[in-house]
Amino acid sequence: MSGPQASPALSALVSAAAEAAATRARTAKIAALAAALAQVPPAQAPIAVGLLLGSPVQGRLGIGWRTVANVRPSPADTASLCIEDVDEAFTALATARGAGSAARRTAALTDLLGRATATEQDFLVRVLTGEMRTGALAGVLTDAIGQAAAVPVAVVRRAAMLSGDLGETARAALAGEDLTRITLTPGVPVQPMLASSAPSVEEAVAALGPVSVEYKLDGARLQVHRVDGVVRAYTRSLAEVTDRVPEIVELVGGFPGGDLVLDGETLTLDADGRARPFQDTMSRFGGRATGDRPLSVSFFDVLYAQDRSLVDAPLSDRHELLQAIVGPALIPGALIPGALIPGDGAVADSAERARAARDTFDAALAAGHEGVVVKALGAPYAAGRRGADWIKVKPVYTFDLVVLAVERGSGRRAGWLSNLHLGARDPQGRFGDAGGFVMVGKTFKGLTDDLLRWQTEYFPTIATGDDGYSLALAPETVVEVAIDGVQRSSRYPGGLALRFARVKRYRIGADVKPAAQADTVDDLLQRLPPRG
Ligand SMILES: Nc1ncnc2c1ncn2[C@@H]1O[C@H](COP(=O)(O)OP(=O)(O)OP(=O)(O)O)[C@@H](O)[C@H]1O
Repeated sequence: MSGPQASPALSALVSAAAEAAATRARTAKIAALAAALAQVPPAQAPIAVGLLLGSPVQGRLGIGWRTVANVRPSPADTASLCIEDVDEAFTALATARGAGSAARRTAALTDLLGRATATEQDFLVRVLTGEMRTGALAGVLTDAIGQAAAVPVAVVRRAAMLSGDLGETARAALAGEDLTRITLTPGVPVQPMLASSAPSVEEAVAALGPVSVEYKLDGARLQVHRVDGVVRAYTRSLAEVTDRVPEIVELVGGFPGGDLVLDGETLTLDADGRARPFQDTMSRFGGRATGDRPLSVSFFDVLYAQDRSLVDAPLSDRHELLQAIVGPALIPGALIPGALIPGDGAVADSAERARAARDTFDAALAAGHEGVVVKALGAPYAAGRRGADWIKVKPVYTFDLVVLAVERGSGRRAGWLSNLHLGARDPQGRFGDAGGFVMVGKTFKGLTDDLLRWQTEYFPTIATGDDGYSLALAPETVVEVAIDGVQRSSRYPGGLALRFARVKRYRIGADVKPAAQADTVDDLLQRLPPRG
């Protein structure tokens, strides 16, 4: 019997992943992964989870397709690798430094792949090159961890969000530790709560009870922690940017009270207080310090204060505390007279609520902001979730799509990689492979010379194929595209096409958005006009 103390065979993990990919039934995916995880000793759970997510614990290994293609040895006939072997090889790849490191990396890679069977090679190559780093499995894996450890999935999800680490959560769950004791700790960044969207502010307000209608500032998300007086700041993807935001560090250092965790948006403002274009804020995060305007910050949430975690407290309580702590650095919109809108049956009727929300929306746009975020005042802070309690409303339709391929430009764009093939997520695999993407359109509109230059340099490094006309890309780059609408079309497999798609920005660097969070075909289908 293969006891759970030995290192599990890589082949078991690979076949569980294949089984999960081959079925469309969520319960079957979960069962396949849970069966494999149940065989993993707790200490090795982070390795197994990292492999299944395509995000090994060693981080990005920086192995390109060309490197892999050059070293691909003939596969082993029988499976012999255990996941600890893979972990050791990945560590060797990640830590090779200095003179001769390229040769040592090649040797480590050749040795690992030479010991793998053909199916294992395919799996490892997808992990190594980042092709699997779509996070497509994260949701089912969370359920699978719950099933393998006999812990309710809500408890696993919460622990994963608050610890920011699914592998470590799996370890604790499989070791029988009490996951409810994992809570927010100042100093450990948490996945930010996200918003769903609605086409109009009236619809957003109608969907919720008492709400706060807040300006949606077009800057960068910033999570700020203060522990024993030391302030650290993190981006949306939890990268630390403390050094880039000294004025915010100073501001937060002066707030009253003890340890704090604040959530907010930072942006650059004109002398007259109008929001600067998003790119100005990003150039600051990119490290160009000279000639920058100072950053301003607006906080819209507090997750820890007065020695306790507030993630389970209703937004109304958090707002009250927030106002007392941050004073004028509060997000505009929230808490200003008229912006807090009571629910049906309370002070205002629904027409009044809608009118008040519309006024705040108009004021937000007039001040140069992106729109509003309408938030349920009774809701807790759902770390890492895109739930119904926060609803963003913007005047145009924008979608975050994944770049599947890029065409070589011609004419004025000769020499550049230009036209983008845009994919929407298709998590159920209704239009192709499970967990994949479906192409919904192409565009080169909105691409500035800077963006063309960037993508011409960058895309070859994530290319997975080249037919001379276009490069196929690992589906990991998210681009925000504005459209006028969606129309029915037989041109693409999803049965829809985008109207007037233009690139707004890439979701990279400090503003990175993982492909697993890109918009889905269903998000786009909702924008189809009614049949008639
Ligand atoms: N008052 C606010 N409350 C919450 N988020 C805000 C607010 N103002 C600006 N934001 C920004 O808007 C984002 C909320 O939208 P969402 O959660 O969908 O993130 P996103 O996927 O980055 O969306 P988008 O591309 O629309 O900014 C937050 O991540 C934050 O950066």
